[in-house]
Amino acid sequence: MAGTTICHRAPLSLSLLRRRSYVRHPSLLPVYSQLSTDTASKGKEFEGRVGFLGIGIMGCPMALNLIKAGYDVTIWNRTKSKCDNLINLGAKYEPTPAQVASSCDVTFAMIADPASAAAVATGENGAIQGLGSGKGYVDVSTVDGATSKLICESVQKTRASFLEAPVSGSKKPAEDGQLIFLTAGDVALYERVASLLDIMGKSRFYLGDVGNGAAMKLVVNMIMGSMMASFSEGLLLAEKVGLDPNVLVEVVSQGAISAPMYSLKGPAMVKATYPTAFPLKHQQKDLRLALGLAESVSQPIPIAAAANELYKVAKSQGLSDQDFSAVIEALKAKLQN
Ligand SMILES: NC(=O)C1=CN([C@@H]2O[C@H](COP(=O)(O)OP(=O)(O)OC[C@H]3O[C@@H](n4cnc5c(N)ncnc54)[C@H](OP(=O)(O)O)[C@@H]3O)[C@@H](O)[C@H]2O)C=CC1
Ligand SMILES: O=CCCC(=O)O
Repeated sequence: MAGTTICHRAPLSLSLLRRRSYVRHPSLLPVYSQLSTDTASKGKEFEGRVGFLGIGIMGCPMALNLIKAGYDVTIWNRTKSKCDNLINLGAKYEPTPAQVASSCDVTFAMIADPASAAAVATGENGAIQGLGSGKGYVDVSTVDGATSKLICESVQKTRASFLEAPVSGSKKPAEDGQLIFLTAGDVALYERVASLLDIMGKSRFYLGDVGNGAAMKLVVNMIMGSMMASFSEGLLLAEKVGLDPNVLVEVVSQGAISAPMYSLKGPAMVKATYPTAFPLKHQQKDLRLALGLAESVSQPIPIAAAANELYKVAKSQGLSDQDFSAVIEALKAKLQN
């Protein structure tokens, strides 16, 4: 409904995961809430300094939106030159994650993968060295639950609070402040940073215990990786049997399997161009992590396993830093063999 916050409560018959949210949070925080554009529906305005670690494809526009909204933002990136534009636009800079965390009230991290997210948080000069009571650490990277829990424990040892908040949505939604946050962890921190999430995103889901945000993100990206692999097969098969793949894109866009991703990326894929929004190496990482998640609960995911192999082939072809839609090239290579 326009102008209101829409809160959905899970029926009691839903999964244990959702029921746990109620048990742990007697305030009956909604399992998820979708926000409208009405500022009155948004969380209390955040007060304090904001840190942002990881100024890559996603981190850069996310931090920029916070700067544009008038926040006092301090940034750090391993490759310092990537901070230059944001510094020119008003961001402060600190030379280590520890110094960012020390000088800010809440610090966000948008880092490549589990190993690097853990290193930025807990490694030498890592964020936890600057954290302490009253501070918050919000990891928006896509990692597995085990890594997220490890970071959470390290953060909590400093008496700071932790929220995992991976995002659905790519470069353009990040630029447009239209991301979807999949959060879990400290409920007070979730509420404290709600107004910041609302600047960077269009909706936020609170999913309970740390690990649930990571799991939700991995399931979503598992589906996405398989969809892209299947779409790639369709484009190539259509072309092989003499159909115009551009017409296939149009037909798909009008039917039940329509997805923005196909309309957005299809025309470029037909031209064999893959401007990077979501790097292929990250999609393969997410499939790998989803396979681990599935194994941990003995859930077969054969389609995702097959898709993962395709992304691995694409990586071996040197396509890691191309957009994940370049996975189609792995099928072309197979056809030539
Ligand atoms: N692109 C997308 O569409 C989306 C990506 N994500 C996730 O967001 C995260 C970031 O992705 P994205 O911005 O696309 O990727 P980028 O590759 O552009 O950014 C990765 C960031 O991680 C940093 N980094 C990598 N390794 C290390 C390390 N060892 N130590 C310190 N910093 C390191 C990079 O620093 P440096 O610049 O020095 O290399 C950079 O800031 C990933 O987890 C990804 O899966 C989630 C949703 C969408
Ligand atoms: O992790 C990347 C997700 C990309 C997207 O949701 O479009």
